[in-house]
This record gives sequence, C-alpha cells and structure tokens, in this order.
Amino acid sequence: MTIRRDPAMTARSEQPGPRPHPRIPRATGLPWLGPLPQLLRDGFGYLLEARRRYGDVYRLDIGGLRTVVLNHPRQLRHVHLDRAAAYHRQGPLFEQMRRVTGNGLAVSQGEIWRTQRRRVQPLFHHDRLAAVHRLLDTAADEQMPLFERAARTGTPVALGPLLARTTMKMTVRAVFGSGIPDATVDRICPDMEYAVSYVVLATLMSPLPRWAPRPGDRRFEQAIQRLDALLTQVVAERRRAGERDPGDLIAMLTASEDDAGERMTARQVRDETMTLFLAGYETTALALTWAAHFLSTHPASMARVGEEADLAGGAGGGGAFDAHRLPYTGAVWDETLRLTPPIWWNPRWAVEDDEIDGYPIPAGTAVTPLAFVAQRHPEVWERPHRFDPDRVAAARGIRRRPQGEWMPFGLGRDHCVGRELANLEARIVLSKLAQRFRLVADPAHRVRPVPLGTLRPRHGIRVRLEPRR
Ligand code: HEM
Repeated sequence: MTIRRDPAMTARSEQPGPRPHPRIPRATGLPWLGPLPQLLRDGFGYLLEARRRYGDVYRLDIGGLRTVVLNHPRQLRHVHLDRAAAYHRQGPLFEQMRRVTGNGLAVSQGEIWRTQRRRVQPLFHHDRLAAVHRLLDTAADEQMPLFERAARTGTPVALGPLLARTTMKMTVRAVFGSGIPDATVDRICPDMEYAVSYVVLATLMSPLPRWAPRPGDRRFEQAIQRLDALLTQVVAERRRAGERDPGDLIAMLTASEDDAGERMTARQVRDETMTLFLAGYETTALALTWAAHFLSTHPASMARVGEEADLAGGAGGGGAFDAHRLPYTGAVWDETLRLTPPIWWNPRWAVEDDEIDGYPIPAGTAVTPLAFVAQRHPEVWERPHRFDPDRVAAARGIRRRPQGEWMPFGLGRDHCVGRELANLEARIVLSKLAQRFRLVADPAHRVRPVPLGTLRPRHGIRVRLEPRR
C-alpha cells in the first residue's frame, strides 16, 4: 500500500518552528569572582580582548553583579535611542549616585526628569554660556601661575592635579560666580574627588549583606555632609540676595521656572547643583588630562594647537580669545574623547522584555553599553587605537558620524546637558596652555588607562612644560 503524503501536512511539518534564541556567551573566570582579577590587572586590555573572543554581546558576572555587555555602536543606538523607553537608569550604580545627588537630573526618571531637564537645559544655551564664558576665562587665567611654577622646575610634573584644580576652579566659578573664597575651593576638591570615586567602590560592594563592613563609607558620608553644608549655605544666601543676576549657574537655577511658573525648592536646587559638580567636574578634568597626554606624545599636534592659539588670541598669551575659532584644538578634543571617554560605560536596566541582535534581554536584565570599546570598534574605525585629530576633519566632523560611533556625551534625550560648557572649558584651557608651553611627555613614565567609575590614567601623567618664548 502506498501512503500518500498530505501536501498540506508536509508543508506544515517542514516549516521552521520559532527560532530558538541563541545563548549569550559568558565571559569565563574564577568561581563567583568571574574575570575580576583580569579586569583589575588590565581592565581595558581585557574588555577589548573580551569583545574579540566572545563577540559584541556577552555576559559578565562579577560577584553578585550580573550584566550583559554591549560593544557595537548599533547596539548602543538600540539601547539609548531606538528602545530608550525600555531601558532605565536604575540599579546599584544609580542608587549610590543618589546618595550624592539626591533626585538630581543624572539619576531621575519619568516626569521628575522631564521637568528638571526643561529647567536645567536653558542654563547651557549659547547666550547663557556667553555670560559664563567670561567667568571661565578669568578662572583659567588665575590658574596659569600654577603651570608657570611647574615649568620653572624644568622637570616633568604630575599634570593631572593641576588640571583638576583648574577645572574645579572653573566649575566653581561657573556655578557660584566669584563669591567663593579660594580656600573653600581647595576644600571642595578632595571631597568631590573622593565622593566620585567612592560611588563606584560602593557599587561593587553593594551585593554584600547590610551588616558587612564597607571600608571608606564613613569618610564618604563626611565628605557629602561638608559639601551639603556648603551648598545649603550658598543656596540660602542666593535666595536672600533676591533678584540680582550675577550671570552664574546657581543664580539661573534659583530663578528658573517650570511650565507652570513654579520655581525649584531649595532641596531641588541643592540636588541639581551637586549633580552639576558630580557630572561636570571630574569628567572634564580627566578629559583635559588625556588631551594633555596625547599632545605631549604627539609633537606635531602640539605645535598646531600652539599656532592656532597664537592666531586666535594674539601671540602675547593671556586674555580672552574667541574659543570658537579653534578648529584643530576642537579636533584634538573630539579625538581625545573618542579614545579615552571619561564616561566609558553607560549602564541601563531593561524594564521590558527586549531582544538585541537576536539575543533575548528579559525585563530585569542589567545591560552595560561600552562607549570605550564602541568608539574603537574595528568595523567602523580605521586604525582605531591611533590618535589622529585629522580624522575628525576628514569625516566632516566626528559629530556627523552615525550615532553611537562617537558618543562621549551619551546619546538620546538624556545625553549630557553640560557638553557645550565642557567643550568651551576645554578650548580655553588647552589654548591658554599651548600659547605658553610645549607639553613634552616624560619618556620614563608609562601611562595606562584604568576603568574605574571614570576612565583615569593609572599613576597619572607626567609632563614637562617647556616655555614657548
Ligand atoms: C568632558 C566632559 C564631560 C563628559 C565626557 C560628559 C559625559 C556625560 C555622559 C556620557 C552623560 C550621559 C550619562 C548616561 O547616559 O547615563 C552625561 C550626562 C550629564 N552630564 Fe555630562 N559630561 C561632561 C561634562 C559635563 C559638564 C561640564 C556638566 C555640567 C556642569 C555635565 C552635566 C551632566 C548632567 C547634568 C547629565 C545628566 C543629563 C540628564 O540625564 O538629563 N556634564 N554626561
């Protein structure tokens, strides 16, 4: 007997069923600790190698922290732009940041975030920044003697702390105007630096049980209390002082209104001011340190930045110049931010089920897009590890590349609100330095990036400041 096959049945049985989801590869390592030892030894070397070995999507489990790492610009676009509503800023890092910034812009969500963003964003519009420009320029000039003293030693110096001090001074002046004494600025610097670095340490310690000792926690609380006391005092003074507008950011914050004409409470002003410091100080200081490192190791670029500064500001040095007439200096800055983005990871938390490049991402998954790796991805960048400011001009501006390929200021609606301020500060500082000095790297000092909360040079950078005239 011949069995005739029912063509309809055959067709059904040959149709493929639902495609089974591939498993996300998991980075291997020690039990429980995972690859933590490798990450501590050579973090960025490990992350670049892990992408080569496991692909653009892999799981990283370290102690109690589990995350899916994303490395391709396409995936960064997916999380920060295309499916942004499905990924929130929550999880242990943001909980720790909240201890510093309360409900400030960088950690809030939903309606609170929207209202605050509408209030804070106008502070950074071009016309407002023009008012802050003068404050920044004066603050940078006041810091130049620090560098001149370092130059007189004739030997390589640790440049990072000098640039950090300069950035802190500029941030304090931009935020508070000229009303805060230098001694107070000196006190703020170490507290702010400690708070920023401890946030990450506290994140790593967050899976520990409540009763477990957390080294450094007390010092952290004390630093926050001191910063809090200062901010509360300044905000109260400003409210008492009334309508006079000295052109600084805190005056704009206290005066800003939402759509219903409501002003911020004292607590909101405090939280947003702390946010501007937390988000704006160390990021800018570190990026400037990296820019100085690249200039000190690339003499031709150093010379071009010096010539441009002479043209824009007059060869005499000092004084204000047009920070927008500095295309090559801008390219050095953009290329620095590509190679060494201070915010090298932008963690998010999936609040809906999703799929990335065919891999399932269930709600409740922590994802970690890595700007550091994406900005060196060999599929989109030629000679990705090379410092080459000319590539910025060649690509008609690095900022016009497809989104996600260059994203040191984040992506999407919650991108960095202070980026134009950072760009302005960078042009001012780099030009003022290049007018006066040639930066020359200490050949005996090895500079390596280390992935802490921000991207820092392990053991800093050591540079000789050679007077140009
Ligand atoms: C080179 C310097 C800077 C870099 C590389 C940088 C980078 C970033 C990045 C990547 C984000 C997004 C974080 C995320 O996706 O979770 C961000 C957000 C933010 N940045 Fe910056 N930043 C810099 C300077 C500044 C400055 C100078 C300020 C202000 C004084 C500032 C204020 C903020 C704020 C308030 C947010 C949160 C924005 C929001 O959620 O709506 N940043 N920054």
